[in-house]
Amino acid sequence: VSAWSKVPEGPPAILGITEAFKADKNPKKVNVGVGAYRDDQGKPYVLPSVRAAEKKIFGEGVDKEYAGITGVPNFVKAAAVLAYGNDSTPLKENRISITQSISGTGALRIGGDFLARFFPGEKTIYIPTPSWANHKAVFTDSGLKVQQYRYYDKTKIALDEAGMLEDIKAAPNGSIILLHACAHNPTGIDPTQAQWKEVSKLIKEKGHFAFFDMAYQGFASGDTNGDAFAVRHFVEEGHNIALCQSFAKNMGLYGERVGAFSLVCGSAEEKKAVDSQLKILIRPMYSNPPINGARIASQILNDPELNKQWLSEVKGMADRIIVMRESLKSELERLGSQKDWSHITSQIGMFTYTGLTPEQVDRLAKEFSIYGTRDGRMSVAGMTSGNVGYLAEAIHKVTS
Ligand SMILES: Cc1[nH+]cc(COP(=O)(O)O)c(CN[C@@H](CCC(=O)O)C(=O)O)c1O
Repeated sequence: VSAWSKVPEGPPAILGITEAFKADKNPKKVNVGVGAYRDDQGKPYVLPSVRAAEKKIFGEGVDKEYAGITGVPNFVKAAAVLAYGNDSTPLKENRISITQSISGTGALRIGGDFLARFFPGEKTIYIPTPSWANHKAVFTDSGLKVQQYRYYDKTKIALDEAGMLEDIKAAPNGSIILLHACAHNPTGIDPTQAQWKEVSKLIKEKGHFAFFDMAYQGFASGDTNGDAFAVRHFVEEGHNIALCQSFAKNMGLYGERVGAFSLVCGSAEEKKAVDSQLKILIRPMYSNPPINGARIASQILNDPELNKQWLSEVKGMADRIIVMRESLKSELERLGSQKDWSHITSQIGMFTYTGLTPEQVDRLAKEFSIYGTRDGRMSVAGMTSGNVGYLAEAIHKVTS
């Protein structure tokens, strides 16, 4: 036997749904599993602004040199402006420490590791119930303790605001609270602006630390400023937040792994110290990040023409998703479903949390070749004008 004879076989990751979908021979099969945008033909979508940015980059005959540890400078600067806004005070006061990351997952991991090393309070992070499937593992591997706060009201298929506030209040003062900035995954249910203000007030009273995951800025409502409301409100209220950004969805740069991690510090001096410690943390992790995707994102964020084009494309993706939500709901009503499907259109972002039971989800796969996660989450991006009628029929059948 080899040294690895004791390695136990672990459970498959959620990406197993795509394998089952690919193996299915049914021509009517539908994949509403993985959270990746598809156009109305069900095809992956490379934004034309990304293609244009690529042409400009390769036209310039760029080099292949290492980026610095914190990545492509023009990218990270522009990523900060996109998130915090042009007139952000901490940005003007040069007290936001930011580094490029290996997409959103990499930003979460850098943040988790940094907090495990330096967070002065309880090294316990509270994540919503439910949350993105990978959050718990990322923070556990960072060395943080992971607890949960109530977020989703199953009976009303809505935000459990009271439960959320109670649990955040019950956490020991100075705990870390993970917040999805917009387009909550998997529920698609976001706090209203008024509810965000309540959460901010409570977190401030408790001396908690707000850790934002913003994986869908612009992709949720089609408006990058609107989607950054929570982040900017917390900063305006004086929270020195941590922020994880992903450009996987809003720029369709999934496999390019483009993201950023930032920390709002108390002063420019604090930022200098944090910058140095982020570099010390990243250097032995992967030394420096990939340059290609960051150069594309930098072109799009910094070139006014490309930026305008990108904003219309990201709005186009958001709008198509909103149309699909409306189609699914009205198809279900047309089929005579007696259930209340209003959550399908009130939810926002990539996913709808349908409220289907795991058994009903299993039936969709077995009887209709429709593949979604067993928690009832469906990627609305996987829906098209061609398959939404079939999807509605199947959902109606398994829920009647
Ligand atoms: C909330 C959230 N945070 C971070 C990420 C990480 O994204 P990235 O920038 O690629 O590292 C994702 C992707 N989640 C969708 C993509 C597939 C995946 O799980 O990964 C998903 O839930 O389907 C999120 O939904």
